[in-house]
Amino acid sequence: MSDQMETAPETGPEFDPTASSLTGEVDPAVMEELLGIRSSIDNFDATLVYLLAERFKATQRVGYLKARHKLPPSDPGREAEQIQRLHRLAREAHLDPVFAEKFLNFIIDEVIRHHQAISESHANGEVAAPAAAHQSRQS
Ligand SMILES: C=C(O[C@@H]1C=C(C(=O)O)C=C[C@H]1O)C(=O)O
Repeated sequence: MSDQMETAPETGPEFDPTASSLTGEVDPAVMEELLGIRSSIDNFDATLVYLLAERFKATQRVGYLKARHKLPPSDPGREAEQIQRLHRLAREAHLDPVFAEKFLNFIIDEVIRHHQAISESHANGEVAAPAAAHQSRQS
């Protein structure tokens, strides 16, 4: 993932929100109720994708900043604090804190991989840090 590349949205087969292996197997009224709930799930999934994309844009900027200043890709002290906060938030939201921790760690591991790659490319003189968003808009 790179915030240097602005790619056009993928054009693929149209999403069919009614696709199901249950079609024809279930009472039509039950199917209708199921599809109604699934339409909310589809909205949540779309939101998650956009949220994750924005989070990765921010972490990529951190990666370039760290590479420029020769800082390590990971920051265990920060992560410990994030996990502790996430546990509290998850409990408040009635979300399983163990799941919340696994999910955050999964994302952070990917971020750290990106930071390592940015750091290596930077050390080899391969990449210039992208300009900050407000700078690139002015050019
Ligand atoms: C984004 C950073 O780099 C790493 C990734 C983190 C994250 O995805 O939240 C947190 C700490 C670091 O291990 C950071 O240092 O802020």
